[in-house]
Amino acid sequence: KNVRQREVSLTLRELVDALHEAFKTDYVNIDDVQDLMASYKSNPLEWKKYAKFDRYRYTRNLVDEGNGRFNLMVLCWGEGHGSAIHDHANAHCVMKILQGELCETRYAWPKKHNDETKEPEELQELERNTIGLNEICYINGLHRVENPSTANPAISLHLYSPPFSSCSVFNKQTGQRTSCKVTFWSKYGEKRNREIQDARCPE
Ligand SMILES: O=C(O)CCSS
Ligand SMILES: [Fe+2]
Repeated sequence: KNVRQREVSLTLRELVDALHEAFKTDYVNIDDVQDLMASYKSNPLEWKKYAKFDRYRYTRNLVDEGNGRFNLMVLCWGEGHGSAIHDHANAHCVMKILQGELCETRYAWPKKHNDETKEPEELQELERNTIGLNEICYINGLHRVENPSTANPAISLHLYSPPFSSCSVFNKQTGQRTSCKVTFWSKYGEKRNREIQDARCPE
């Protein structure tokens, strides 16, 4: 997608302010939002306070609750970490790579996905692409996102609108759909009590 690149890069603070502006009314131009996300040039000094990793799975770290109309969050993917196949609760999702790269695999919606009694049906893979530093991708369908690297972590910035606290995850083989609550590992860059605990415990 050839998004319009701004001449001057925004700081993360300016990006958040510009997103608040873009979401000021109920009508949002999602192309403008993508342009804003694309024009932010990743600066670790600005987002490192949100970049908290877990050894076993990717983390979701809330940056801003966007006057209720969007959530902006930093996701941290250790080597080989990946998401389940999931939808986005009918929300817009714009993902931007802040560090490393992520591989995205898109799937077709299973037929009659609301019919619980339907026959098991394997999800059909549509396309797979790798997103690199500062690149963005837009989705509001089904996909799986993974950190393909066995040596490097990956960090991404996600905007969801409208915000959601649960989404659906899908079994690849059967197409079966289950609801899944999504939570935050941290909010606004605060230290988690465990982190403070670690900081306090003697070397
Ligand atoms: O946990 C989530 O929000 C899905 C990450 S891939 S868009
Ligand atoms: Fe996703």
